[in-house]
Amino acid sequence: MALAFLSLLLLLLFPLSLLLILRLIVRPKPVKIPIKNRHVFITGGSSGIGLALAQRAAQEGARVSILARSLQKLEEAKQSIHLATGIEVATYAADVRDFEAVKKAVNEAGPIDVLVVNQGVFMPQELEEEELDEVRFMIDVNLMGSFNMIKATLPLMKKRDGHGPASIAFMSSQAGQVGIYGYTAYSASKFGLRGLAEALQQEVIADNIHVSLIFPPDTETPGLEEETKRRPQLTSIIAASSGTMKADEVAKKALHGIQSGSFIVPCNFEGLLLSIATAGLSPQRSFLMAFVEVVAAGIIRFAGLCFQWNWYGSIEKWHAQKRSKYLGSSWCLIFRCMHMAFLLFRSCPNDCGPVVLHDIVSYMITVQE
Ligand SMILES: NC(=O)C1=CN([C@@H]2O[C@H](COP(=O)(O)OP(=O)(O)OC[C@H]3O[C@@H](n4cnc5c(N)ncnc54)[C@H](OP(=O)(O)O)[C@@H]3O)[C@@H](O)[C@H]2O)C=CC1
Ligand SMILES: CCCCCCCCCCCCCCCC(=O)[C@@H](N)CO
Repeated sequence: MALAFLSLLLLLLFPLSLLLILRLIVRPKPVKIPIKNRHVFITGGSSGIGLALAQRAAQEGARVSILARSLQKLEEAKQSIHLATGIEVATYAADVRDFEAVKKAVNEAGPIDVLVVNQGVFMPQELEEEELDEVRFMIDVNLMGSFNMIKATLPLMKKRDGHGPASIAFMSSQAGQVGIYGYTAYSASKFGLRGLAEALQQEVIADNIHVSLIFPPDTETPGLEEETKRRPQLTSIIAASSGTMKADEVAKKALHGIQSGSFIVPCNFEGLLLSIATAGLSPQRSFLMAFVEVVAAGIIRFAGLCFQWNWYGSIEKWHAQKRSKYLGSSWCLIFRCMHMAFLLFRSCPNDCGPVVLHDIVSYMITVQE
């Protein structure tokens, strides 16, 4: 009896002491980022996730500014937010690749409390087929554009009123946590954001600025609609492991993640698993999440390997199907019939006509199948 009690106590002691230690050591310390009456600046705020985020932030009482290239889309976004909430947002037309234009917009907008670096372009294709210009475009907009935004924003952000906690949030993607077929350039740009965010957090923590990285799965937006027109089939098959969300659901998770100061912000259940699996050496403010990461590390790695097993299975199957499609194609059929006829006529030159015909027909049928 005493022994059972003692072992139960030991069994409980281990997780409890781990929780206690984690509570003491997680860094940076937990923080709350208020949104109400603060200036939220969203790049790519004229469409999709950015637009949904702008509307939500406005509804929660923030002063919202949005930036994108097309004036017309900005105007439409402004009107749709006004129609839905009665609130006016400020708009800035600039290309994030143009540092001077971005600096002008940010200085006009005034000190920013919450910067959401959300602009992004995605053109999936196998690297071998993709033009280098497209690769460069994705890296320029998604990664260099993010550097431009931060360089332009930081000086004023540091001088913000009251020095309350500020935030810089990046819209990454689950393809920024794991490499996905067809996304060599896109994944590279989004993985790049992670390095940028981890290093930046250490540099700005002393200014009470807190970094968040948001990792949505496929999300129903005008961008995704365009993307699906040209997406390789395997990209869609693998991306489907995580399902699809609505832009407003992603915006809700994103805003909540920013407000609770989380460094890593997953958006759905698969995303939560993915974040635990790829926790690595990222900062973690929540001791409860840190506890889950420590305890689940082994089993989640196993789950990750199962996903890879499944994905490589799909890739293998896809290539096999491509081969059998070639076997079923008409050119191949003609070639094989000629080959078969040649072999048959060579082996039985005399009175075996009906046999030859029968063989050719059955051969054609099997090839068609
Ligand atoms: N939709 C999805 O499935 C997912 C999207 N994401 C990420 O979420 C973010 C938003 O995606 P989503 O809402 O789908 O995209 P959309 O294509 O719907 O919207 C993109 C926004 O970014 C702006 N933008 C694009 N290029 C530039 C540029 N060079 N300078 C300034 N603004 C620019 C666009 O306006 P304009 O063209 O006028 O410049 C638009 O406002 C992206 O970073 C994307 O990678 C992550 C995971 C999944
Ligand atoms: C260990 C557990 C693992 C859990 C599941 C992992 C599922 C990963 C799926 C990755 C999907 C990537 C979608 C990218 C969407 C995107 O960014 C584009 N639409 C472009 O915008």
